[in-house]
Amino acid sequence: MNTSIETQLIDGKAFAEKMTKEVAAQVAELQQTTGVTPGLAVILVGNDPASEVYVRNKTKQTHKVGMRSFMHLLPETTTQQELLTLIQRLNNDPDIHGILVQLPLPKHLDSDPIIQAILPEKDVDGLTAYNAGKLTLGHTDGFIPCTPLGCLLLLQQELSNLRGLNALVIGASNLMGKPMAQLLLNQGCTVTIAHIDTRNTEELARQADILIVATGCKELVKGSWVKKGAVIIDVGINRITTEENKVKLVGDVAFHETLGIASKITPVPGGVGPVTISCLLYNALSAAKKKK
Ligand SMILES: Nc1nc(=O)c2c([nH]1)NC[C@@H]1CN(c3ccc(C(=O)N[C@@H](CCC(=O)O)C(=O)O)cc3)C=[N+]21
Repeated sequence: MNTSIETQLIDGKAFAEKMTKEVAAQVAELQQTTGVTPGLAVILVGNDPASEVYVRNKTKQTHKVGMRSFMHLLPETTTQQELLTLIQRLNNDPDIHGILVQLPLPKHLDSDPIIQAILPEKDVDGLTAYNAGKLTLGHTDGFIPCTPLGCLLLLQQELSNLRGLNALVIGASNLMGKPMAQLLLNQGCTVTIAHIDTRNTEELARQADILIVATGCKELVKGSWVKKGAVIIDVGINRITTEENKVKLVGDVAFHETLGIASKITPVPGGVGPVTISCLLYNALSAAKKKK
């Protein structure tokens, strides 16, 4: 029998608004009790239009919760040494509690040494070896990368217990896929990671109770890949031009094909994206609290 089920949308925007309000309240409380205002530095190199949108969004939200935002918009021609020098300066600046280097960096820059130069206690993106190691060891006092943290919080809201569920993470980046898999493992999921060289992704997907997709390939996951009743978290943000010449955002999942098959799915936009920013603010708040 091939009965269709009702697919619920996971409202990331509403979740993010609630979380952002909570962060704002805690920022106010921290200021009152300690006089400390959390400060977040964001570094953007070059002019990728999508990155500019995110960074502008981050600045707006940072101000909205009462934090200070220190924006560093650097030209495409910035050298490795200039970037390292800036990070040293931000590491030593007591007004700055969190540092985020927007990725990807232009090709002539070697991003790993730049990321690793960030002091672990200011690494609100959770990308230094120290914080990545903490996550791997199951420690809960390190910084967790914002997007995977947001995906986990959404999953926990939707499914009270993740223990024993089959989770497939498609995409194995340091920013998303790897920390996501680790978080799900820590929650008791049976975790599989599929990536560019995986031969049977489709078959693996059909066994997944939880499907998390972060590949940068628009609408890669088809309806036929989805197990009935699965929960889908779509991390992709791809800009396409429609037949009517309009720019539209689509995810890494063929959204409409999953309706009637998945039990829940995050839309794009309005799903994971807004929650990522709330998690960044949450991490910046934690960084400022630890300093006190
Ligand atoms: N070091 C680093 N850390 C990051 O966390 C990081 C990064 N680099 N590089 C790029 C990705 C992407 N990212 C997003 C943030 C907000 C939205 C967001 O607000 N999205 C809205 C609308 C987006 C739009 O209109 O373009 C939505 O999905 O509803 C999306 C994506 C953070 N990233």
